[in-house]
Amino acid sequence: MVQKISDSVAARWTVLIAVSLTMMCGYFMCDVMSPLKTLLQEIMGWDSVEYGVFSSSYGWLNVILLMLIVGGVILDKKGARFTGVFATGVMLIGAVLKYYGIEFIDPTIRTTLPFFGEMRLQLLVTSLGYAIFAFGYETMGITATKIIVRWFKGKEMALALGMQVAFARLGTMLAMVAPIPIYNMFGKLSTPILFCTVLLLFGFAIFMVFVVMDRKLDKERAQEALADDEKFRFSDILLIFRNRGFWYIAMLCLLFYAAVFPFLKFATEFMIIKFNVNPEYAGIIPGLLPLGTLFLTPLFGGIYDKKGKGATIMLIGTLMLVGVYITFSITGLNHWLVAVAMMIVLGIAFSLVPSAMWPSVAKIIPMERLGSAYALIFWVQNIGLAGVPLVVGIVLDKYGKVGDSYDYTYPVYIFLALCLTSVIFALLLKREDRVKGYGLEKPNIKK
Ligand SMILES: C[C@H](NC(=O)[C@@H](N)CCCCN)C(=O)O
Repeated sequence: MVQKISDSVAARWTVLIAVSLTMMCGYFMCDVMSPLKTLLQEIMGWDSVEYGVFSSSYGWLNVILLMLIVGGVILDKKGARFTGVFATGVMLIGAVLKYYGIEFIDPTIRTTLPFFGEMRLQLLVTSLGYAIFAFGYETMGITATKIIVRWFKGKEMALALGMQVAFARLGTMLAMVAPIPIYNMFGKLSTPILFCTVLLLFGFAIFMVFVVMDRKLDKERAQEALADDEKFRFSDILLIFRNRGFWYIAMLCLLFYAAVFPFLKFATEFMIIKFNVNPEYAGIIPGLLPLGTLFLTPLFGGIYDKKGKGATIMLIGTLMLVGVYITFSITGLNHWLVAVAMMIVLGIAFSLVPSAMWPSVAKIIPMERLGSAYALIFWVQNIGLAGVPLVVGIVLDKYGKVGDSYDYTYPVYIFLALCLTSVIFALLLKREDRVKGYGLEKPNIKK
């Protein structure tokens, strides 16, 4: 008897690796500028507000123009193969524009824009590139998540989502650790971006492996007349909006991620200023965060698959993050070992919450609305990812300037406030699960 592709362990893990590698390249590009903040200041003259504007351009298309939601609708209407190819192409266009901005535009040229006023042309072009990249990247993110749920539902779903997040963290870790050595080797700020762009091309090629396999799965499902179940209707969005569990998880996502990814954008400089780490190695300590999550996210995902306790796992993760920022806020604690220890705790927290969060969405929202549901959650999350770096940049510039350096006290309070609020939503979600019986505390693997 010929084995069905939907039952083949090798097939679904091949799909997972192909999609995860594509995402990993995206994550590398997403944060490649973070360790370069101080150099951007020294070489191009960007101040903290300009760096904040660049970081917040992440949300120009996704949040303000609602493109991320458009991406989710495209996914549910056109399917994962089309959307994945489209999104990866968009990421590439954005990456090239970002590279062009840093490599070819003179940082002293200024331009005037209707709402923004006067700004550096280089900042504008680079930010536009980043905004376009972010649209492709986030659309690819929801596509990857939906692909994995489609291939793994009822099987090792949380483990698989955890593995995908692990690959993603590998990309973030590369982004923390590699740019400064690449810059030192070539002496140009644009070379790390070029490096990522070439990797993205590789990611585009590897995605084609998924395209071929998914076509086979579609044929098999069409024979079993399952395909029609997965048709999307616009009214589905309203149904998602009415779901309270969905909003709790979306708010938890917004607050928790806003306390982690935007922090990483400033973490290298924070290590230098608060913990007196040598600038040469300062990227290594934040790089420990993704390193830990690399192994722990699949581990916790596996635990969720077999033992359940998804809502509890998310609550523990948010509480640990609170502990980290309380420690960062204590003035006298500035030995580099404290920074290392806190990065490890942050890594555990940042493994716990995503390992339980993403599979839990699939328990609250049915499959045919999942693309739109992930898109809406990512949209809410993007408000924080785009807004918090801008707020932190402004706060640093206005209240944190100490000569040529910065005092990070207020930014740490901002991050602490975000994760304290995330604890409230983790508690609300746990209660809602008890009331509605979503099964967040139950294992994912069906016996
Ligand atoms: C899987 C999840 N992805 C996201 O949350 C995306 N919206 C990307 C955010 C990454 C920003 N650098 C995750 O990474 O845990």
